[in-house]
Amino acid sequence: MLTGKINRTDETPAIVVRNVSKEFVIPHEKRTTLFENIKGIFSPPSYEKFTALKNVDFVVERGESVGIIGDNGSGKSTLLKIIAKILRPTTGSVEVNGKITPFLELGVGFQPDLTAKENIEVYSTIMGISRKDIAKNIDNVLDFAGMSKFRDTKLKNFSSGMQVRLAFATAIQSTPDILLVDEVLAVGDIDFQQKCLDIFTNYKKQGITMVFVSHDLSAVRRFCDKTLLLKNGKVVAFGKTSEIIDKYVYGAKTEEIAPENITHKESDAPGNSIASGLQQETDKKQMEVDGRWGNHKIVISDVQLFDKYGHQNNKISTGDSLTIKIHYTAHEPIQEPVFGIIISSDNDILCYGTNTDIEGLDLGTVSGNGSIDIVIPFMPLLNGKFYITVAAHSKNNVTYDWLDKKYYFTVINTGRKIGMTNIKSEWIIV
Ligand SMILES: Nc1ncnc2c1ncn2[C@@H]1O[C@H](COP(=O)(O)OP(=O)(O)OP(=O)(O)O)[C@@H](O)[C@H]1O
Repeated sequence: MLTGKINRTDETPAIVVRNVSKEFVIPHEKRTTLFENIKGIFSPPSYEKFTALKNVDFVVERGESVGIIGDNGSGKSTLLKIIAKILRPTTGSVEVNGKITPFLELGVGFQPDLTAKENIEVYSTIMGISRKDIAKNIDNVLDFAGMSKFRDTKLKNFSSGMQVRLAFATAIQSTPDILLVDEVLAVGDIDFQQKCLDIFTNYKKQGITMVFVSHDLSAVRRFCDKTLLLKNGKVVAFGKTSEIIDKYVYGAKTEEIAPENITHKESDAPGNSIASGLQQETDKKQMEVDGRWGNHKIVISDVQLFDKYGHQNNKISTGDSLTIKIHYTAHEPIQEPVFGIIISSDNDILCYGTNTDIEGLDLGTVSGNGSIDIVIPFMPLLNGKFYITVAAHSKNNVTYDWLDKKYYFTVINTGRKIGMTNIKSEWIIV
């Protein structure tokens, strides 16, 4: 829908955020009834202040695409709203040089009792588009939103995702100067997301300045020259996107991974199907306590996970290495024990299992304390939370210790491939 390259000769930065802090005032109680209001005369209302942003300082140069990433509640949307002038900073200042188009809270202003077509007309009029152009664009907008057949359907009959799609399609009719985008990719199916990404690519080619809040790190990696990492309202880092994503994934404080800290209830566990065939039933019935069983001649005392930097961490990027260190105590000399792991997904799909016997490793006789590492040099899993089962057993399957899905790690997809796992493939042009 957009043509032509924006002519930029001005060297002034597009956005200058200087020392911005934002405090929200949260009342402790809400007075709704007359009685509560009369009572309130004698007890003044109490408030709590919450600092959502603290001394945020950065500059977006013209034509740059800047990502804002961080955990939930870190202040990303608040910062974007302050840049868009929807919210005022408590202290500090924001200077914007250019016409800003915020793709935030898309669809605010849409009327539930108007049809899709009527809403496009109203929204486009507010955006300052001429009647002639609106009439010319309507089919394109509906087509982009994938809603051509709902032209005369009232908005209230659409899902919230459909409404955002319609609003996005309507909003991209005018050429932005500085574009602020908040999580628009979170709505819509893969086709719609792809269309949005194509639009952003087009904007980028035209030199439009973009600030892009997203939890989708692969989209941030693809579009953003620079990225700002927020944590608890403060800037942790600002710089080259790949370095900041690495900082986000690996720089955060290591999560606790001890079994007792895992909020994975036994009732949630989908049973021990993966154990069947690998586990002696009688042994299991006798010994099973809270997802753990075995005769404990060898006890698995701890399991630690290490990232590519050698830091204890259970959060890694896809494609990076993960080392699982199994600490054990053999209470008597045990000949040729076998150590194994099973990795299963959050929804109990068995992803991978191996053990020292399968790998042809003879451990000889073990006794006392020891540890063994399994190194995954290239994590092929793409995204999600994965549980690890760790076991020590004999070659003929007498279980010494079995910890069923007691540990977990999270893989963050920072690339562009989709699905559960990265299947090695190559394209050949024939
Ligand atoms: N109007 C408000 N009044 C009080 N607190 C607010 C208000 N708006 C946001 N907050 C709080 O400020 C903090 C930052 O919120 P914000 O929405 O900016 O975070 P975010 O990083 O965008 O989170 P998410 O990734 O979940 O969208 C949160 O703790 C939120 O509860």
